[in-house]
Amino acid sequence: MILRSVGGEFKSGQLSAILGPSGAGKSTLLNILAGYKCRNATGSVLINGEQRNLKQFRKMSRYIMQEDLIQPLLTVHEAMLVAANLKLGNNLKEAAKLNAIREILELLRLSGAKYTQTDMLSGGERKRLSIALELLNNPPVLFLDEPTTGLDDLSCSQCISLLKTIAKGGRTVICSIHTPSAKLFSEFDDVYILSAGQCVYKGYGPDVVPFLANLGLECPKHYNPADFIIEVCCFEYGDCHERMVTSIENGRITYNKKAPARLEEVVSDSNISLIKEYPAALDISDHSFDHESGWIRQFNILLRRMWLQMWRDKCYLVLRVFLYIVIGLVIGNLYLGMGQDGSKTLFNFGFYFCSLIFFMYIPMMPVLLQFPREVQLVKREHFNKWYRLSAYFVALSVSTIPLQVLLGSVYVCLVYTLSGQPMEIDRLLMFYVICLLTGIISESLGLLIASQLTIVNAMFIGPVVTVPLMLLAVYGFGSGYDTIPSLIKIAMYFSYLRYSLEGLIHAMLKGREKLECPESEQYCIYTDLNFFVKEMGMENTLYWVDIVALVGVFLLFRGGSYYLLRQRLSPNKTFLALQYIGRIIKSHLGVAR
Ligand SMILES: Nc1ncnc2c1ncn2[C@@H]1O[C@H](COP(=O)(O)OP(=O)(O)OP(=O)(O)O)[C@@H](O)[C@H]1O
Repeated sequence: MILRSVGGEFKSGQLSAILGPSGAGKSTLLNILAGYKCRNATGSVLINGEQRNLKQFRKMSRYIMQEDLIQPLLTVHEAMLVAANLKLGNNLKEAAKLNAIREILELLRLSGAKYTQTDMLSGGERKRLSIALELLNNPPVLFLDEPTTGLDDLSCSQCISLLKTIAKGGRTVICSIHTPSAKLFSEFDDVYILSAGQCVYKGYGPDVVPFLANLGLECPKHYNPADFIIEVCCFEYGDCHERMVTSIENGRITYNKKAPARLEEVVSDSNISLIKEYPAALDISDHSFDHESGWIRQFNILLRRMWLQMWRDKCYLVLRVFLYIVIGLVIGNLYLGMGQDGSKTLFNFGFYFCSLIFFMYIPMMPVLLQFPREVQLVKREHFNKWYRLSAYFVALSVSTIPLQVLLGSVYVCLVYTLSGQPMEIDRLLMFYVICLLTGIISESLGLLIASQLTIVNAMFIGPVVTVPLMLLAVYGFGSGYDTIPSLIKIAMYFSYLRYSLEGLIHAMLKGREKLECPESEQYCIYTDLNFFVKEMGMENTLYWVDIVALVGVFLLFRGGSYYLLRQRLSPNKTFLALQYIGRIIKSHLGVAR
């Protein structure tokens, strides 16, 4: 039990802070209030006196999490423009959007860093950018988890006064915060102090001194009241926990010995129509707070963002091109001219398999490394209603295709000519299609694995999964298909590499004329390629069947990755049950997270 029967209210027009010692349950409470993680919570959350409809509420609230998860390789202005295009849709003209961006960047003092790439921003700037991104469609309710962590005193105070300005515009702003300075503490209109999962104080910050005095706890002169109450919560002045909880009714009443009049003035219902101050360009009282741009537009914007990020990551791009060329040259030279050599048919078979291994690992490894981090970003953006997951996923799937097609053709051209494969256009195309399909299936397999795991686990599981796929692809070669046990035959249907290999063998060897045996060789066993295909147990295969099977595996893996990603962001009951079972197994086996 993390939170124990806490109650209370947060009002619009106020900057409210949730305070407490580490582990008191601040983030947990914020997660529940924002609707981010509230599955195991019981009780009720009311909005303007009515039961919260989480779906509706999520449309009008935004949650800025503790980790500054910001899309890399974009400038501040570009990041804002993407957010504006996604969140403001077609309702606003381009000029109005730019104006809104300018206003927000000015307010958050980010105008100077407008053209700085997000990865280069300072900690404070990143934090402010996370706030700026969520302010774009003027949300009436804003949650922030420890927005001042990692900031210096000046930045902290600037951040809090900024939040206060935002709240003054009629919004409900709730943030969790670690021991603030006395000055900051007095800035909050309302503080909610948690200790061991219960509320020990709710009211105007400085009023905590008379509140504690009433309980017989005198705050020493020149002492920060925030520090004092945290020390009280940590039992440094004896056990007053129950008395504090009881006197404030676990947060249900607000202590207001001398609540300043200005507070009473702004206190009102969380009514959207109150948003009239800032930003002028975004007076959106008739705003739906749902996805503003349509699916196609979201897809377009996300695709352009992905391509821009890909283009900006020059080092990785150059490395990839270099890798395809170098590996292409190495493999091509290792199997130099073997495609036409009757004594090297088995080597040539090795070349096909080697090319498939290349197309299995090279597209999959970057996905295993990058996607787990990307999932965290998607989680934040999707939770804050930037776009539909399907639009993101389709954009992601499309974004990698041009590079795969381009680099794949560079590799294929190099190895095909160097290894002396038959110069027939249909065979070349068939070879290329199989390689390309293997590449995009491997990428899908990477997504499938990485959508659920951390980077370390994904990097471990990925290669482990591929080993049986490779073994099953070549199992029984040489001894004939009929000798393979039926169980293994069934297992072989699950290896997409098997279909790829069958397709390649069919495309490159079937129907070809006998090869010549070089004079240096006494005897060449496989000059008849059709005989070799028979020996491999592939005489009855059809190229188009392999292609259909590969397309099927691709759809299965992509569909599976999309499903798993969706479950990661908002799990259904089956998935929750599986997670629960997983947790039990982990805790009973003592497996570390
Ligand atoms: N999923 C979980 N499973 C088990 N315990 C959890 C889980 N999430 C949080 N806790 C525990 O609940 C307590 C409150 O966690 P929470 O993150 O809300 O604290 P916090 O007040 O935000 O702390 P901090 O200020 O250090 O971030 C902690 O003791 C934490 O270990």
